[in-house]
Amino acid sequence: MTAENFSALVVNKDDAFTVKVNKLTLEDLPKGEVLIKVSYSGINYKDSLASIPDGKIVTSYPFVPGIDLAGTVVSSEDSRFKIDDEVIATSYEIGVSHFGGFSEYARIPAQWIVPLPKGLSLKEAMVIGTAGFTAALSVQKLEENGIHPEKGKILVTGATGGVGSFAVSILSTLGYQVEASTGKESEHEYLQSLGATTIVNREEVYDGKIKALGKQKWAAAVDSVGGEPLASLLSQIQYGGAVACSGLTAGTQLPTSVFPFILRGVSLLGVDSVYCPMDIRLNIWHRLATDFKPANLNDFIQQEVTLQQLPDVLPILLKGQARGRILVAL
Ligand SMILES: CCC(=O)SCCNC(=O)CCNC(=O)[C@H](O)C(C)(C)COP(=O)(O)OP(=O)(O)OC[C@H]1O[C@@H](n2cnc3c(N)ncnc32)[C@H](O)[C@@H]1OP(=O)(O)O
Ligand SMILES: NC(=O)c1ccc[n+]([C@@H]2O[C@H](COP(=O)([O-])OP(=O)(O)OC[C@H]3O[C@@H](n4cnc5c(N)ncnc54)[C@H](O)[C@@H]3O)[C@@H](O)[C@H]2O)c1
Repeated sequence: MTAENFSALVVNKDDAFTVKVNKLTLEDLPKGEVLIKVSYSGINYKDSLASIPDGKIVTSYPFVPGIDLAGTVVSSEDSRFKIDDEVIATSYEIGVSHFGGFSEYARIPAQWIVPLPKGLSLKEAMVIGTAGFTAALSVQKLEENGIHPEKGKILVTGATGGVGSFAVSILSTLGYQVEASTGKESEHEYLQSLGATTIVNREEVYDGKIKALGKQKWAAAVDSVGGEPLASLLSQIQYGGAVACSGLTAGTQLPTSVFPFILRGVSLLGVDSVYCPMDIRLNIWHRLATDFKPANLNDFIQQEVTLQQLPDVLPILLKGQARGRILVAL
């Protein structure tokens, strides 16, 4: 592989929808000040959506998905970055309308790039990826809204997924009692190893009925599932509690009522990693390298795959079969 002729995963929508590894040249890459030799990427739910015809993520074809990448600067027209700097680039338009991380090279605007923080390797940064970043942002939002370990148990939904696994681990590292909700009987040991204090089945959160108000079970929740489970857990949050909402794996509609908000003062906190401002972004990556950093990041790796394996593994997240993170080594 050379910069003149390198491999990338290309999704295309001609007569048929295709997802395959192609050869690209630097001329194929979009505009940007910094050329990066990509070392690692990872798979997020959004990347799996980008690899199906009706995923509503990719804005034009042919396209290279991958919302996350970490690598080494090859050339830079911006004084903030120089050759051989190790960097992370996630979110913004990357993997949506700007060619992303499922590629041996990426050209990225300097204002979207984060210097690799001390305390993380490129590989560790991509084990964390947008999923871990979103979990960290969710926990920080709860802190900012007065949630601390003495308040009581914190629920994490979709606990075995990328966002969920990191939420369990970060909350446990900070001394919270974590109740992990999962539909996967086989993954209880995994969740305990990440620091879950207790594990509940999905039905404990949502049994098919959404009450206006239910028993007050949790001080707060990190939710990446959305839909009816989110509506149901909102009615079971303690007085003055908060819920950080980041995802939609169970659906986009939120059939709740005003009661948790007006009778219990519950706060629903929106979490967006994509356009998260750079000052907050730098601080979150710093925390992920220090007080939020899990003891053993290898525990989160479900699988390490190559570009060639991506067409087969991308659907795993859409089937709800994720356990932690799938790392992509370039
Ligand atoms: C890592 C982060 C994640 O995983 S987030 C999960 C993945 N995201 C999704 O599944 C969202 C995909 N988008 C959609 O389904 C649609 O665009 C939704 C949000 C339903 C809106 O559809 P529709 O009512 O047809 O309007 P539209 O597409 O014309 O957009 C309306 C305005 O909203 C904006 N918008 C759209 N998508 C995003 C986005 N992802 N982030 C921020 N803004 C978004 C559009 O630009 C548009 O605004 P404007 O009119 O251009 O000012
Ligand atoms: N807001 C943001 O900035 C942001 C950032 C990252 C991810 N997300 C969103 O968060 C969600 C999770 O992303 P991820 O990368 O962790 O995905 P993932 O596939 O790794 O994890 C999803 C988890 O949800 C579980 N799940 C699926 N359907 C469910 C249901 N009906 N009820 C309960 N649990 C269910 C799965 O078993 C899995 O554990 C996605 O919707 C993604 O789009 C948002």
